[in-house]
Amino acid sequence: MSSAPTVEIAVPKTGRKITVPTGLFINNQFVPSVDSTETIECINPATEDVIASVVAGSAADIDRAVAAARAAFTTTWGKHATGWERARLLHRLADLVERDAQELAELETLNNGKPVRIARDFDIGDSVACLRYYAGWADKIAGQSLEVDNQTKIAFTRHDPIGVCGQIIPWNYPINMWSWKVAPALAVGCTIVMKPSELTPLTALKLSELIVEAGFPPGVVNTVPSLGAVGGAALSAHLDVDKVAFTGSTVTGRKIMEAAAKSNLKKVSLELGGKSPHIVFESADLEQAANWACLGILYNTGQDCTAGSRLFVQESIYDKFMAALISKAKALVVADGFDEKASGGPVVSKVQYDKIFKYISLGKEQGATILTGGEKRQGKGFFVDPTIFANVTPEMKIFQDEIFGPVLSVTKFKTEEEAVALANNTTYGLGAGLHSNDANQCMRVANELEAGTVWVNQYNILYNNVPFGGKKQSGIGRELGSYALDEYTSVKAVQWNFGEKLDFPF
Ligand SMILES: NC(=O)C1=CN([C@@H]2O[C@H](COP(=O)(O)OP(=O)(O)OC[C@H]3O[C@@H](n4cnc5c(N)ncnc54)[C@H](O)[C@@H]3O)[C@@H](O)[C@H]2O)C=CC1
Ligand code: BAL
Repeated sequence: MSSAPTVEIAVPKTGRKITVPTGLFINNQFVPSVDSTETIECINPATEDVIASVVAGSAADIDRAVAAARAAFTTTWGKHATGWERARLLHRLADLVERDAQELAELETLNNGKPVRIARDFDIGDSVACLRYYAGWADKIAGQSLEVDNQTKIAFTRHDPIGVCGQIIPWNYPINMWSWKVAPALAVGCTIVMKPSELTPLTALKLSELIVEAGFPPGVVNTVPSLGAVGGAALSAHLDVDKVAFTGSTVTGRKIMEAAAKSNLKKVSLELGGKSPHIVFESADLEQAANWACLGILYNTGQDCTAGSRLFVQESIYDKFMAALISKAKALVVADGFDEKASGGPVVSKVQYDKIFKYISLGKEQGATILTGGEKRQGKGFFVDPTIFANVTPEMKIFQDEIFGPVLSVTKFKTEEEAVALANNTTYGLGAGLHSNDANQCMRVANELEAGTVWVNQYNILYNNVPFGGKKQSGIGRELGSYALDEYTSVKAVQWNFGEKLDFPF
């Protein structure tokens, strides 16, 4: 590994000093850009201070990273590393991420804002588990044996690694989205060019050091920090990239799919936005439902693709439920992520902060009733307090648009049919939740909701062995579980004749 370039970041609250590479990571080396002198400033959203500047990779840098990934695919990885070896290295990587969890969490908090405790115990804890889950799959990738003719022929399938993968990840869960992308791709034998979000590139660079330490051959994982319109666009349009996996906005997902269609028809998986409904029926345990509703919209300060941002509450329990909901939402401590009492941090950027307050203003203008929050704080940092709107109707922008902040829209309903119709009144289809103690109702409504995941009497809980993804304009393809392996493999049918003679002309 080359020694340059790096920056030493002093973590203000803990005194820890973290050395972070600031160059491109290609062929297991940190290197400068081929032709870019641009840099990306990384901001601490709690203080608005610049914490580091990293290279802003160019399209030529993407070319170089793709060439490294292709070379590794055809020599040391791909079909050249056994499943057992891929598993061994993934387990080793998981051990290293676990070893460095506290340092990685502090770096994540500095760059993203989320509480250190949550970054360490949830984002990183889940990431370690994700790496181990896919390590378990690495030597179990299997095709089928198919009977086509009992006497003279057989067919079988191979699930080949698809090749070089561009992976474009967002800023809301930088480490977690990194592991959701990297783990299944490496398990099946793909090589990777990772483009982290320009808002949060630091932990992807730090994790790149662990790729070397774990022992992955050069070129298997490459990291190119870059602006989306530069590096992300170059990856999506690249003629030698076989697949792009993306998490982010629907607008950008559309651009990626268009670029794939106009270049080499690379395989694309998209995990996009949402406006997920969360329904509370009258038979529900109201205290529990209020807890889950708060988690649904306030976890990660609402910067979550499955945020339960539209809450539907049955008329008969509305007042009682709302009283519980509001008092719980007010109790959430939103503070600097290094504050031990914080359950929520600032939102990631000024752009995101302004977007959220634009929607809060729109909600007020369009006639929704604000029940708590919605006011700006004095001082530094992109802090947004939990904000709840009541009397929200489907024509309002806050009902339809993804806000990606701690802003909940509440709508009252009378009947189950009305609740389902309201819930499905969206172009998105990522998550949905319902609370009811009537099992038949749970099953009926779960069947009707148009979403990739439906949570019953809980919300926003994910497991590495359960698939995750969207319907409608929330995405294409699935992450997690065995389903994610399909996104990174290409099925080859081998048809074998061991006896049939062909007469010619036929
Ligand atoms: N589904 C999710 O988890 C996420 C949804 N969002 C939504 O998107 C909104 C805007 O946030 P952004 O950071 O602007 O999201 P974005 O979708 O533009 O960014 C996500 C990733 O896509 C890359 N990207 C941007 N333009 C690209 C292009 N033309 N080609 C290829 N890659 C490109 C970015 O560099 C980043 O790595 C948020 O307010 C939120 O509503 C944002 C992040 C994650
Ligand atoms: N919470 C799962 C992934 C995402 O929000 O992007």
